[in-house]
This record gives sequence, structure tokens and C-alpha cells, in this order.
Amino acid sequence: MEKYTTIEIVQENPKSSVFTLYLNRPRHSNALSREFFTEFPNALSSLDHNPNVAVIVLSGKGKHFCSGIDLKTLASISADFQSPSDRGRSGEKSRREIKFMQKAITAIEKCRKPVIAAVQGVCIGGGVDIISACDMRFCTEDAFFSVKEVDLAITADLGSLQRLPAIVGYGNAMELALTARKFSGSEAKVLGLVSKVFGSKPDMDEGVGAIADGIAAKSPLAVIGTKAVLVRSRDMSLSQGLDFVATWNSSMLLSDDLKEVAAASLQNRKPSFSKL
Ligand SMILES: CC/C=C\C=C\CC(=O)SCCNC(=O)CCNC(=O)[C@H](O)C(C)(C)COP(=O)(O)OP(=O)(O)OC[C@H]1O[C@@H](n2cnc3c(N)ncnc32)[C@H](O)[C@@H]1OP(=O)(O)O
Repeated sequence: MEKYTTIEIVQENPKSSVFTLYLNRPRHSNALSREFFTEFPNALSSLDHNPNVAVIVLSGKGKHFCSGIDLKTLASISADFQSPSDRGRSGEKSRREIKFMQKAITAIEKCRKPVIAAVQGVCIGGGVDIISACDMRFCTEDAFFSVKEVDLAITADLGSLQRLPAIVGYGNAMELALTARKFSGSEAKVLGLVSKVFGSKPDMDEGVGAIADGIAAKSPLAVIGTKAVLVRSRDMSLSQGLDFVATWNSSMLLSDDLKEVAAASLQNRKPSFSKL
């Protein structure tokens, strides 16, 4: 397993194809430093290419899931952007930096395998950007959330404003982003941001692990197809989405997984699929 400074990949159970990707700067409340934006997409890419991995759980080490952008990183980026001589070049450099950070978050959607966020404690700013790009979200009772950027005089630019409306609805996304107010795990459930609120972190780890194991036992082709079609369809018209899934399934329906499901059903056993 590769070594990272801001994250850690753990296979909690050697028999399971569920891997956990931890945000791993607990002494800094898992704030997102510049290194994170290089390491995170690299880690996701290595998990995506690893045939032993079926599902990824994204979790935070320590008390909090993620306290957003590291404030020291933010200060240094903002200082770097100030070019005394040429405001055009300085603006172009800022744009490149923002695109670089966006790419790291979008890597979650680009990963073929499902990424499930498990949130405890704080999830604010860049933390919301991250979970908005995840495929499913869960949290503990003590979790709280904030689309915090406006309070730092920033227009959120790493994906929350683009992804949240499809998750919580346009009106709720607008209200949360304009007020930056804190909201609880139970409100996140009512809004549809999370699928379930667990009483404690151990309960969440167990519950999310069971959900992830359930997905990992299914046909990997059907799972990656479902993610690819749902993610792409979000940004397409209905007819484009239907065309996309027809093209997708015109090759994927030829897989051995269909035959295995039929055989398993006739033999009254659980199906078993080969890795991707
Ligand atoms: C180009 C722009 C791209 C992206 C922009 C994204 C915008 C955002 O992400 S907005 C959100 C920014 N984050 C914050 O404003 C969080 C500030 N921190 C807090 O509010 C609190 O620390 C807390 C996260 C609520 C946690 O509180 P608590 O449980 O009481 O712990 P603390 O003692 O406060 O924190 C422990 C330790 O972590 C350090 N820390 C926390 N957050 C950050 C951070 N974002 N950046 C850097 N460091 C952080 C905190 O300073 C403490 O460190 P000590 O050394 O122990 O002081």
C-alpha cells in the first residue's frame, strides 16, 4: 500500500473487498492541505485500478470528519495569487489552482467504484464539497454540517454549489450556501443529504460496513454501471440519459454475471462474481 501524509487506506477486513480511505490529519481536524489535493485523487485512482477493491468508504480519523480547507493553505494560496505586476497572469494562476483542487474532488465521481462518506463531528466547507461528490452519505448524531465558504468571503468553488442542488433541492442548497448556517445530522437526514444517522461512530462503522459489504457482493459490472449512469444522467437530458444507458447495456448485458445470477437462482445459492 502506498504511503500518504494526509490520508490513509485501510482494508479493515482482509476477506472483504471494502476499503476505507481515511482523511488523516486528526490534529488539524482533517483540514485539507495542498498535499491532500495531490494525494487524494492518486489514492482514489489506485483503489479504482485495484481489482481487490469493490467499494470505498470515506471516513475521517479522530473527532471530526473534515474542517474544510486548511486555513494556512488558504492564506498561502491567496498570497500566491497576488502578483504585483500583472493581474491577468495572477488571475490565470488562481484559476489553474482552483481547477487543480476541483479535479481532486471530482476524482470521487470519476472513480468507477462507489464511494460512501461516513461523517462524524464537523463537516464544513471543503468537507461538504467532498461528501457532495460521494455516492452515498451517512453520519453520526453528533455530526454537523455547514456550507461555510460565504463566511470566509469565498464563493464555494469546489463543487458544493453544483452538486448539492441535485441532492437536497435547489432551494435548500441556496439557503444553506447563503446563510452558511450549521445544521445537524438529523436535519441532514430530513434534507436527504445523508441516508441514515447512526447513534455513534462504532455503530456507523458497523452499519456502513454492512451496507458496503452488501454492495460489494453484487455484480461489479452492474454496480459500476449504476454509478456511471446515475452520475452522467444528472448532467444530461432524459433522452440523452436513456441513450447513454442503452449504449452502456448493449455491451454490459453480454456479461457472465447475468448467467451467474440465473444459475445461482436455479441452484438456490448466492451468486459469485469475478473481479473487475
Ligand atoms: C480556493 C479555495 C478552496 C476551497 C475553500 C474551501 C472553504 C472552506 O473549507 S470554508 C471552512 C474553513 N474551515 C474553518 O473555518 C474551520 C475553522 N475551525 C473551526 O471552526 C474549529 O477548529 C472546528 C473545526 C469546529 C473544530 O473545533 P474543536 O473541536 O473545538 O477543535 P479545535 O481545537 O478548534 O481544532 C483542533 C485543531 O484543528 C485545527 N483546525 C481546525 N480546523 C482547521 C482548518 N480548517 N485549518 C487549519 N487548522 C484547523 C485547530 O486550529 C486546532 O489546532 P491547534 O494547533 O490545536 O490549535
